Amino acid sequence: MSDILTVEKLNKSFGKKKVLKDVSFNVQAGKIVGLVGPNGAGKTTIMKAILGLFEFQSGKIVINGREVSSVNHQALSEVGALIEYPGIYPFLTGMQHLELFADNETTRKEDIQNIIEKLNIGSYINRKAKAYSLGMKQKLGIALALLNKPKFVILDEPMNGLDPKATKELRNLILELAKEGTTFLISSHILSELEKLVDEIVVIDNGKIVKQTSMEALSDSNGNYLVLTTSDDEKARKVFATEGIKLEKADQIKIRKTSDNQLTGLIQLLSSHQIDIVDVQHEHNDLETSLLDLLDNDQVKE
Ligand SMILES: Nc1ncnc2c1ncn2[C@@H]1O[C@H](COP(=O)(O)OP(=O)(O)OP(=O)(O)O)[C@@H](O)[C@H]1O
Repeated sequence: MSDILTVEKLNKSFGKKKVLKDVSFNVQAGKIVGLVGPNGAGKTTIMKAILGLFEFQSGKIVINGREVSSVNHQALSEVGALIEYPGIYPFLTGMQHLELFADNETTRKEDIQNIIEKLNIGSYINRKAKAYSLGMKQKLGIALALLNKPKFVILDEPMNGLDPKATKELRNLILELAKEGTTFLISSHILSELEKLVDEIVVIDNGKIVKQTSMEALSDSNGNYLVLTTSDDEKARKVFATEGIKLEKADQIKIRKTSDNQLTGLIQLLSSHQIDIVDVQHEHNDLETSLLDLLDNDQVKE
């Protein structure tokens, strides 16, 4: 599959502070990619650089084969974005915003109606935006980002301020658009939500890319455990210690899963010491746990 975005060795400083350090990653067309990392890691800065919002010291950003910089925005004609706070005019209604942002040649009234329905914003779309709540503004910002049916959409914390129903509606809309071929780069701290959406994640910490991986590979490599209850846990601990089998927790017999036939081996080992396995639970790390493990293991130092 071809890349819709490549970022190569991007370096950005604000004054003396290096904020992005040799950042490289790619986004394949049609994928939903999550950009995650701690506060201040550089996620918004990457997104702003991709959108040509400022100059960077070195590196290369290419969208659909065309280079983007602060003075070269041509490639951005097919990109929709919501970055930080949606730029909304308080004295215009939501509808006026949509009409103003609509790409007249290609966007018909139906597209406006369609996005209003999909995001469920019809009840207040004719009110002035100054009376909108945070979540209402956020939804209008998302509507504006998606309105012109861009091929590539960049969303910075799109679930900010959204209630659970709106979050679900947005998730469904993103999944629907992705199925039709739209590519997404999404940052979010709501990892439980991101997990339901993304095909891949790019992890950034302290201005450096720590990892780019598919969700599948992340959960396979990082997240499967066997939790055993035995007829004699104390004795089982000693057996595992002697055999060099590492337990993940002090208060549980929790073993990282490394292969499909591992359980058979564990049963044989314990039964050779007259210990029965009473119960086996299969535990799976969620994105949050996997990510915290990853950031602990690969911590980027200044
Ligand atoms: N205009 C600016 N001038 C100076 N420093 C900046 C500027 N914009 C961002 N920074 C710094 O760059 C670093 C990365 O900021 P950025 O907003 O990209 O992080 P983030 O990963 O999006 O964080 P969060 O999750 O908190 O939104 C931070 O240390 C921030 O203080």
